[in-house]
Amino acid sequence: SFRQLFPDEFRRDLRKYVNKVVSYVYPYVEITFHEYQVDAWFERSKAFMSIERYLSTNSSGMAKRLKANVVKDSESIVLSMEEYEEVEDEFNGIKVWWTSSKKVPQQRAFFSYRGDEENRYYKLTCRREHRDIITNKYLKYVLEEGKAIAVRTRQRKLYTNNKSEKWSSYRKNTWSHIVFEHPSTFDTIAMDPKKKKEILNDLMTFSKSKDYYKKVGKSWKRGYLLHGPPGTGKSSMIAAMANLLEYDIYDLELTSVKDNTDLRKLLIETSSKSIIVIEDIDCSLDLTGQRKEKKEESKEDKDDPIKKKVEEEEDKKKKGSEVTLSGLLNFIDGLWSACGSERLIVFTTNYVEKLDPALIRRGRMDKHIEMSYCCYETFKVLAKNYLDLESHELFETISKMLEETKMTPADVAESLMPKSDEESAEVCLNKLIKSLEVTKEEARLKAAIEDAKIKAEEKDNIDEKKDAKIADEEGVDEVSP
Ligand SMILES: Nc1ncnc2c1ncn2[C@@H]1O[C@H](COP(=O)(O)OP(=O)(O)OP(=O)(O)O)[C@@H](O)[C@H]1O
Ligand SMILES: [Mg+2]
Repeated sequence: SFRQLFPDEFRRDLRKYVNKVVSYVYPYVEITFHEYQVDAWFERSKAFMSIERYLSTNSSGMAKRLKANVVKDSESIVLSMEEYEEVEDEFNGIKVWWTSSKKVPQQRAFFSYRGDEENRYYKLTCRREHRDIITNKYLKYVLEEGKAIAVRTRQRKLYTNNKSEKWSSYRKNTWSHIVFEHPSTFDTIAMDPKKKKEILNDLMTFSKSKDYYKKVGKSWKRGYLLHGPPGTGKSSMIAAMANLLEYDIYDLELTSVKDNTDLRKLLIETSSKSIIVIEDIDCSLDLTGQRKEKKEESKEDKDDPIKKKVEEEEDKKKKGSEVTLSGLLNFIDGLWSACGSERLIVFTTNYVEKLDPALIRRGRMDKHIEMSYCCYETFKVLAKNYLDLESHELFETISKMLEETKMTPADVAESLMPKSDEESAEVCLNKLIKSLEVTKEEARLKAAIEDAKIKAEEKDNIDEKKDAKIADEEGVDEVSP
């Protein structure tokens, strides 16, 4: 055999010699990047993904055969080159070549989590003399660029903890999500421009203050309380915030959280750069602590097992969750809330005065934002958005009417929206005026009825007093001899 023919020493020399010749005639360096690394079971290599994204935007135009990958969970498509395709790239005038190929495993591991997937890899080839600049500078550039592309094309997500029945048996209390695509932005939100600017500044400052929060020893998060009547744009505002900062949204449904432990679990599973939203906080948590009272009724029904069962079920539904105020406070600013960073917590409510002061003190809810009925400034934004109108002779009338009438931006927007192609801006403005008149009249009637009620009550009171007085006098009569 080979070994017998040539002694060891000679073989070593031979290999050296061969290597030398090869490197002489093959003046290239090759670096490979595998999709999966040996020590990471199912996580795709970050470098591989960055390269994939980099190549997909920068050079896939040059490759002749492309492959479309739908990136898991994000529904965006990454075009990458087919296997065994080669593309050329240039960096500071230096040419490099990328090829993509795959290694089909000869022997499948007994425990293969990844199933049948082959191990794909990218191979970077450059000339030997450029080795340093390519490994130090070019690769760094590629990885960073890839990451930046990922951020740019990232699909944001809307999470909810509302469990679907189908999964609830074995996937309890986790988040499920869909792609978040709400069109609301700070341009489309109608409110007092000064207030809007203030909120915008607040958000931008927050998103840039990583170091500041660290310096003052606070975890990097901020609480907002949005309050106001229904239809004034609270939910739209949250969507606009998410769009501005490019955060994910976690829409927390408190009534389907079992207890405080559950709440903490959900919190731990949220990611950074996100908004945690609890809508209608006054409805989802019994803050007055009267929840326990319901239980002691109908003792006679105890014997009837069916009735009892039904009642229990109903009770459960009504009760919903055992999350307590202190549990919620802990969720907002307890020790666990510091896991993850760059987060907004937003509460919405229709009745700010119903909330426990502990819940909304500064530090928990740092900024209170009131969304209110439509004023003239709000109307102007809506007119611009819905009708492309900056001014109109009817604006003055509307301005006056808005001062006297409480109408939500949602209602104003509904009137302004053209219902057919023939409806001109002027028709829409007139529709709004009509609608304002109706609202005003309704408000007047309502007030009149309230007034009448109060008067009737007063009269009743007076009558009662009179009766009492008469009775008293009669009583006196009776007692006195
Ligand atoms: N300030 C606003 N600017 C722009 N559009 C608004 C505004 N307020 C309401 N709208 C419109 O009305 C609709 C309802 O508003 P939204 O859902 O944000 O109200 P909300 O305050 O969250 O109400 P609720 O208290 O009932 O949840 C939105 O789809 C939006 O088109
Ligand atoms: Mg809402």
